[in-house]
Amino acid sequence: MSADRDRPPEPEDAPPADSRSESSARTSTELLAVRDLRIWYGTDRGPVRAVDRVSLDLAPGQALGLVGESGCGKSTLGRGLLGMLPPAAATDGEIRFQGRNLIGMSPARLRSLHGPAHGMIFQEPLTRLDPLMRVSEHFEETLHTHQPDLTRDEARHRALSALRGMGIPPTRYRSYPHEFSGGMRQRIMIALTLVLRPAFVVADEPTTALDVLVEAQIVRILADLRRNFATALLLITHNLGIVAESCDRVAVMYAGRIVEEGDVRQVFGAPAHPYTRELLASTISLATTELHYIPGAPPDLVDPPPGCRFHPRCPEAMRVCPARDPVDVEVDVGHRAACWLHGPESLVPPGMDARLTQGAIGVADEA
Ligand SMILES: Nc1ncnc2c1ncn2[C@@H]1O[C@H](COP(=O)(O)OP(=O)(O)OP(=O)(O)O)[C@@H](O)[C@H]1O
Repeated sequence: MSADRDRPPEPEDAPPADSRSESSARTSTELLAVRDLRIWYGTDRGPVRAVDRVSLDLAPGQALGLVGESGCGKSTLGRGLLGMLPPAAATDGEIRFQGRNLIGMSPARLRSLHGPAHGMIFQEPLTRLDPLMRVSEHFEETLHTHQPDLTRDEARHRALSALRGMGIPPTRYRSYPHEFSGGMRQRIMIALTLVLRPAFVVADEPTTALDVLVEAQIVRILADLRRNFATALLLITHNLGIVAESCDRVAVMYAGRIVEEGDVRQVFGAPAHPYTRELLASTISLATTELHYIPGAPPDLVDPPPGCRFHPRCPEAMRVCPARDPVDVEVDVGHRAACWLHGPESLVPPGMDARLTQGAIGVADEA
């Protein structure tokens, strides 16, 4: 992973480093500890700050849903956590996985983690299946490379069970990739990722490209892996229902930052950040009588708005919001939000808690 290239300038009003950095209780039960992670892409227009000071933790077997509108940095964060970013990306901060910091790790070392430690289910899985190799040979090769101690029989058993889980019958084990439909090839690819029982899987929008049946299968298999092998999961999706159903925790991302994070029931039941409230209101449910859209669009990440990046669209914006970056506040046990509505009051100058009207937001941003 490339480090520190084209470092973006520090914002003048940079928030204090994540207060959890110092206290970060890195117990042996922790699988992943991310601190102040920044990822940016060098472009002709300047650095695109796709991930900006993100901190989060994940324990073995835990499932964290990552939600937010398109372009807010979810895929970049998911790939960054696995060290699978394109060469144009630069990183800074800390990604401690099983005790080792992935930032600055050599590409060869990172590659050695893929498979047994890490797995990724892509938005659109690249068809990496070799047309000249039978499905069985793909599984044998993968298992032999990463788990050479398995006997042939054990490997075959593992492969067949992974395939069965994805709805591919054992009778097709010795078929070639071209004998399957596109959807089936995708499922074979997913089975190839999961057969290694990785400690951590990033599933990036695994459901949009697949039909509803497969969606249910994937969610079920991931739940089995979590239960049986303590696989931790980062589930990136636009489907809040799936997050509510299958995740323990949820992180809400807006314009490169996590604006709220906590237990799924807490966050969805009592959202603390106006963005989360708007996002929840814009989902369609059986009770929906009219469609609700969040006005405006997410900002350009080359030049995001100052202070809280959501303030130009926020129905509850205050004078402090464009002036200062919000800080993480624990609104309940294990539930944090970065929003001035929750203080801390000591950092809000007198009078700055007055509401901003939409007209005033434009003036504040131009100033
Ligand atoms: N290779 C790249 N080079 C330059 N900019 C990029 C690159 N990949 C992503 N970006 C930009 O980074 C920002 C975050 O993109 P990302 O794909 O991570 O968002 P996302 O939340 O996953 O979106 P979606 O839900 O549509 O998949 C966007 O502004 C995007 O245009």
